[in-house]
Amino acid sequence: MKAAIIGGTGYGAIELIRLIQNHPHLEIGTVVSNSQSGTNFSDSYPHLSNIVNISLEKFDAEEISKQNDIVFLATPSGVSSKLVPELIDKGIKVIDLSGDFRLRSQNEYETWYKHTAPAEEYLSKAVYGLSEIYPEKIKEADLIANPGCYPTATTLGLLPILKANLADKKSIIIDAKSGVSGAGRGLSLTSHFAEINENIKAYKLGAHQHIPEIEQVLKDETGSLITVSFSTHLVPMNRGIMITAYVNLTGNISTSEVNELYREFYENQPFVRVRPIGIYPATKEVQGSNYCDIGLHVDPRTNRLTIVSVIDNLVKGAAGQAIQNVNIMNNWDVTTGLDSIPMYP
Ligand SMILES: NC(=O)C1=CN([C@@H]2O[C@H](COP(=O)(O)OP(=O)(O)OC[C@H]3O[C@@H](n4cnc5c(N)ncnc54)[C@H](OP(=O)(O)O)[C@@H]3O)[C@@H](O)[C@H]2O)C=CC1
Ligand SMILES: CC(=O)N[C@@H](CCC(=O)OP(=O)(O)O)C(=O)O
Repeated sequence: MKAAIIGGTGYGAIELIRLIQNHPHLEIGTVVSNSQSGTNFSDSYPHLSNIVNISLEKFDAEEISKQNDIVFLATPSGVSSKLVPELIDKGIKVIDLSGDFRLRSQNEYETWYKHTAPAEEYLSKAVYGLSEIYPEKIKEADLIANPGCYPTATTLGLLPILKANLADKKSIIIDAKSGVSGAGRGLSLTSHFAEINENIKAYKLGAHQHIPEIEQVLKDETGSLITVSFSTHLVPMNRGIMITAYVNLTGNISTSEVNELYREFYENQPFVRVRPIGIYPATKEVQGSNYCDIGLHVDPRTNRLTIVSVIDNLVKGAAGQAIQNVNIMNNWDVTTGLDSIPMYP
């Protein structure tokens, strides 16, 4: 299958290129760049020299749908919503990496994203692509709203204990940290070297656009309205997300029982690895891979469960999960093209 990528010079697109090059059933078709059309891709990214020898093109929905079988949108929120209708109307399947089609409520989207919401007609076509939880819907989808990086790590970490009805739903706290590539390639004051190096910074407290996304998944999966305290921090590393979630338990359950519950929940999921008791995951242990690693600890003094969940924001948090969804849509083995070992150290 030929895959088109829009937003060609961004970090999400570059990660898609890396993964598609290693995928036995996918081939890079059109790569669209708003800012660099007409140039050779390896001029912008010399690490692709002699590997990806293509020229960057202008957006043309007609040509894209003629020449490709699937489209990945690696464009910012507010941009994807404008491109999706044209593409979907041409009959091509779309995987959108942005937040534009993740929230079902237009009002909620406008409140948190501060852009005009996508048209209801297209919003209602979108399937939320959390691969481990919604494979049946993903199989049938024409438009996938690929999940956000923080919501992927968070919901995979929280769902087993919530679905077992063992958690207090009113007091969940999520402490989240991300490397700087999570903010994309664009230049900004908050991500330049002197601001980020040797520094940790909290940002968007109570205002992060991933809060309603997390709450939407938790409500869909438990039937209860769950509000979370969600605090994001920028940390001085390139890749990686760690969320540490604190959950008050409603019954007496030990670390080993919780561990067993998580292992059973993810028994047939190759990309979620539940760590043995006492061994907690680190971002470097999933770097460059599609894994989400989860560590668990119950403190019997507080009857509180601590969940540590790590992903690579550009892989399981973006391009890797997008490819995982394409595998599901095509009935290919879910690990196809995604079996690379994490880069360590
Ligand atoms: N970085 C991450 O870890 C994650 C990112 N995401 C989401 O994935 C999407 C891509 O992210 P990422 O690659 O990191 O972002 P980048 O900022 O690195 O890249 C986005 C690219 O989109 C293109 N673009 C920017 N503005 C416009 C515009 N007005 N019209 C058309 N194209 C435009 C540009 O490429 P060009 O000029 O070549 O067209 C730009 O390089 C975003 O929606 C992001 O929120 C989701 C999960 C994780
Ligand atoms: C480190 C950093 O800045 N990360 C970004 C994640 C962006 C993202 O994935 O945004 P969408 O949900 O709009 O796709 C943030 O916190 O906003």
